[in-house]
Amino acid sequence: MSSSSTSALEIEIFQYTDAHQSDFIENLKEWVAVESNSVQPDLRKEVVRMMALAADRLAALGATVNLVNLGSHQLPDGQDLPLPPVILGELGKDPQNPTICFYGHVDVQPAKKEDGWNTDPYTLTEIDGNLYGRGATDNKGPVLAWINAMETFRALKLAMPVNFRFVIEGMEEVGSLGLENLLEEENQCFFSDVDYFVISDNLWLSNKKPALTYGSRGNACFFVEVECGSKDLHSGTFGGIIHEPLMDLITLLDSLVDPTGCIQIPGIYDSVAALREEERKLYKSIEFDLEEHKNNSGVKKFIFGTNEEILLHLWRYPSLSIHGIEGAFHEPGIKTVTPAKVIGKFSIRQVPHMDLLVVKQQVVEHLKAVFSKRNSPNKLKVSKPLGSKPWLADVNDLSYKAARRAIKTVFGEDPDFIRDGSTVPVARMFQTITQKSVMMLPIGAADDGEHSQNEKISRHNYIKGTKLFAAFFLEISKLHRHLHETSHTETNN
Ligand SMILES: Cn1cncc1C[C@H](NC(=O)CCN)C(=O)O
Ligand SMILES: [Zn+2]
Ligand SMILES: [Zn+2]
Repeated sequence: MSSSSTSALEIEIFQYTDAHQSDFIENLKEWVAVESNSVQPDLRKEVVRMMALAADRLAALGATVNLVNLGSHQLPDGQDLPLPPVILGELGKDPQNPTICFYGHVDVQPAKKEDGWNTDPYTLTEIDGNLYGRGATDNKGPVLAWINAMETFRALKLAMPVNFRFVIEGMEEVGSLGLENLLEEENQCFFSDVDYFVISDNLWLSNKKPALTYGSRGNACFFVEVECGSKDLHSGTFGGIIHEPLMDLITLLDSLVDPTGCIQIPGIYDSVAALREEERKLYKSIEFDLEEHKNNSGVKKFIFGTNEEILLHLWRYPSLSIHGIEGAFHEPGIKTVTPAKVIGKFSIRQVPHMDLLVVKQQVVEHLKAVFSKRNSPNKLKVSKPLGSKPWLADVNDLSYKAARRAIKTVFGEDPDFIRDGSTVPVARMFQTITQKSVMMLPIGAADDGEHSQNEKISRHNYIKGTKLFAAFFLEISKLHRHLHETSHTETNN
């Protein structure tokens, strides 16, 4: 096997990358400046503009770019809103080369300076080696790092070692609306010659140590609605004589998880895959700094005190989170109202081998049972507006081997093999629909603050991420060609 020392070609590529850092950062600055917030309907036009910018950049590399129209979707108020197009791009059709499909998204979470940002979220600002801006790490930085890596090959007039395919979307932050249908439709067409999928839309486990991700949890989102009538009521006139919906709802929400984090829904843990001893050992060997993780979170104490328990509960077990209550008075000050209708929002992270339909049934039955004990005349409704399954990769896939080597070359150390507690629904979709290999190759650090105030990617990670992707192209190309030649010889014998 080849040594892990850096080749002359890699040195040339890395030197180019270093020399063009400011160009690459300028590209990111231009993308971050677009407020492509997919959550807020009035900013949808910015998402569409962002898709066009991304398409232009791919086209400038010589890629064939198709902006696929996904139609429209309905907002909660019944209004129809067009979905942004999805980019399907391709560059290269050399049958000797592996075909890598890269997925990324260029929509972002909402951000306002007043939320507590130290800098304007849409002006990429470098402070102490960190590039601050909404989307810097989630996911504009990694998408551009991949493009920068391709650009480097082009600028140096090097042959592309792989064939590229792209799926770039603009609705990831709201659940990748319409994407699954498109993947199914294109499975026999656009995706037919893809060998490996690569997603770079998650973070390392540590602030410093690179990682390769082989699993992510799914998520089942629930709405639980309690309604007493058509209008809000004065609590002085009706308080004390009615069954208040918010009281019902708070009881319902309170019944979901006990203070030790254990989900109280009967049967919910029944189908969770049993923990194997090798797996437990694997978790022990991961360099995970509990204190660092706590600092990143800003909280004082976690429910669990050991690395193993923390990782198990983030990756391996389901968890239930309560996100909010629609219709509850939440503004500052006093308002002596009794809301007529309130909707509790919570979600349950899914792990193998949980089944979304079974989970929904268990949730509904549990909530009904708790509600019935209150003898409330109010109307209870439970729905599951969104559900995605967990994803687990085979770490023996060639792409993992290639990525591991590339990480060793660029970062000088082996990556931690990690799972992710959050959900990248498209990973499981690619896997289920195409039956091809899917890998998550993060370049952002654990303290990047995805979805949070002061989101950043460090200059170091952005530039090394660019090098990593370039090195990955070379490694996967070598391994894939080698495998191809070997199997070819065997067939001939
Ligand atoms: C919108 N949604 C509802 N259920 C799950 C999600 C996706 C969301 N995904 C991420 O944050 C990606 C992290 N790299 C999450 O895990 O909450
Ligand atoms: Zn993302
Ligand atoms: Zn996100």
